[in-house]
Amino acid sequence: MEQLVRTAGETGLQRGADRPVTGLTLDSRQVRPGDLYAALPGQRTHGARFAGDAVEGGAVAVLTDRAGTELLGDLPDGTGLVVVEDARAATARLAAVLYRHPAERLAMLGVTGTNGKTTTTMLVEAALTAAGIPTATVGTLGFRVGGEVLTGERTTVTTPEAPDLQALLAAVAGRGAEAVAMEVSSHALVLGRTEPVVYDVAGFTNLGRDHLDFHPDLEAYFEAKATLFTAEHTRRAVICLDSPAGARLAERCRRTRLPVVTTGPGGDYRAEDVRATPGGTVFDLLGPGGRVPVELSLPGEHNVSNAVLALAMVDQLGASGRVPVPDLARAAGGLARAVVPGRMQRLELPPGSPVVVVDFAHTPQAVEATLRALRAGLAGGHGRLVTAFGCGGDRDPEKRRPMGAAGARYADVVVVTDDNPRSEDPAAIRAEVLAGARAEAGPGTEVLDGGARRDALRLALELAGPDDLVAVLGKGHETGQEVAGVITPFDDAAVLTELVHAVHGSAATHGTGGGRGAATHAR
Ligand SMILES: CC(=O)N[C@H]1[C@@H](OP(=O)(O)OP(=O)(O)OC[C@H]2O[C@@H](n3ccc(=O)[nH]c3=O)[C@H](O)[C@@H]2O)O[C@H](CO)[C@@H](O)[C@@H]1O[C@H](C)C(=O)N[C@@H](C)C(=O)N[C@H](CCC(=O)O)C(=O)O
Ligand SMILES: Nc1ncnc2c1ncn2[C@@H]1O[C@H](COP(=O)(O)OP(=O)(O)OP(=O)(O)O)[C@@H](O)[C@H]1O
Ligand SMILES: N[C@H](CCC[C@H](N)C(=O)O)C(=O)O
Repeated sequence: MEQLVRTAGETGLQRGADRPVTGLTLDSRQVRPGDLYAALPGQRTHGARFAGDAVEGGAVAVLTDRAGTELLGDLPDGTGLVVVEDARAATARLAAVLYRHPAERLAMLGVTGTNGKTTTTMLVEAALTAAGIPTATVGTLGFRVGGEVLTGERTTVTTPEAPDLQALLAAVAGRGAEAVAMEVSSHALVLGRTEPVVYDVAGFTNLGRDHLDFHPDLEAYFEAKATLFTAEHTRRAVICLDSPAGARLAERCRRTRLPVVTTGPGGDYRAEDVRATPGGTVFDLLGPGGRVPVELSLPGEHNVSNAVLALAMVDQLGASGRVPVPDLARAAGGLARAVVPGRMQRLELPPGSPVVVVDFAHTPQAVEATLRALRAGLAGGHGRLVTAFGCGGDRDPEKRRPMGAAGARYADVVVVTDDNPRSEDPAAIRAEVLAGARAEAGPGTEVLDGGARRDALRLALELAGPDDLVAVLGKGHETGQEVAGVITPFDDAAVLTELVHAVHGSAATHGTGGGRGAATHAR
């Protein structure tokens, strides 16, 4: 233990442990024998209150801060104790040492931004894999290596806490991964979950409205994202110019002399000749190395933005010399088969059913981007767009009205329903979304309160004819719904498939439909 603490550069060792430290956790409920328990201050409580439980569960040592020492209680003799100024940062450093700095053995690509992190990460993986570089992904969809989901290593968050992340990186390095494409959430950046990883390439998608329950304001949210684009955290930056925050961030990188390239209109990498196809989109990527034709398995302009960002990140990784990426055209070939579960997922349904799409849009910008793309693809322009969505509880309430408004701007019928209400009153959340939708709705737009999710999905299907399109947003790949602290199974794709059968009267199979644009099924 002494060596671990010393190697991590910590000086607060108060008492050694009489048994070796073999693991690290910050949750007493997940302690395994031999762990060091990091007792951290949180938003609700201080982890030091659970140090006794942790030791009972097998923890051999405790790390905490000064406030924690007041709450620890008596620890049994032989329990190690480290007291530091910033216990969260120290935990991250200890985790990296314990797992022998796995990030240094991997090419690390990190993606941040309000929307598009998962998609961009999956596209980076698809491109690197096509270029012959075994790549793992970390993010909202879990941890994957070689296309396989690593079970037992999943958390519910997008970016895992430092001990889980370091353990995971060690595991994927051990399985032969050479690169990791990962989502870096703003929560993770504020809470130091990815410390002390230095990315080879960091990508920025966009900044929109979200998470202002956690960050004090939009400026603080921007600054949280911006920390990734400093020499301390990345060697190179790739910034998408879609949102105004992109230009601001790129300018800051130039000022601080961080190597940076931009993507999107007017950027160093951009798409030209963009055309929608039945299976997704084709376009030419124009970059410093010339023109590369790209076939993308996903529809929508926003996914073109994600694809350009992903390919620019891969190209920049090649330019860094960290991992050879000899041929960008070969890497781009991977995008034709990329699958992103729960994003623009078109269900395979029998003839006579409306087209039904499941998507994970849960911000105003995402609702807008998705519905705009779907509207453009409506059958011969004469079908109607019916959408059903709500907003999660215990999350930024200020996004509810703008999400409702975005729905009313692009759809003909908006059925407002429950997402994950969590501890909040579902009807009260719906009322806010409805208010936003009704304020925006034009004379031809219907706005309805669909109530509980299953009822609302049924209503949306009942309102749609064979030429119409039903877009169910917000839960994408999720397989459960959290109401009043209880999670019950709920999978939009499965429920919709079952309801189509009931409503439109013919058998439907649940699975892929939209050719290469659709995912196999939601997790
Ligand atoms: C804001 C946030 O990230 N909170 C996370 C954080 O909570 P906290 O620090 O406030 O913890 P707390 O409840 O006060 O407890 C303090 C400490 O005591 C420990 N404890 C607590 C109880 C106990 O019995 N035993 C125990 O050891 C906790 O592990 C914690 O370290 O630590 C908890 C334990 O690890 C997490 O469960 C909790 O994340 C919750 C699940 C969460 O919902 N996080 C979301 C908001 C999140 O991180 N989202 C981002 C963004 C996604 C996106 O981009 O859309 C993500 O990366 O997923
Ligand atoms: N570049 C983009 N611009 C706007 N909206 C986007 C973009 N990319 C994806 N979206 C929308 O956002 C939704 C979520 O996409 P994705 O999962 O890739 O983002 P994310 O940033 O990982 O989200 P989260 O971290 O909250 O899970 C998609 O289903 C789509 O509706
Ligand atoms: N990572 C996002 C996902 C939101 C998904 C949506 N279904 C909801 O529950 O609000 C969050 O935790 O805010």
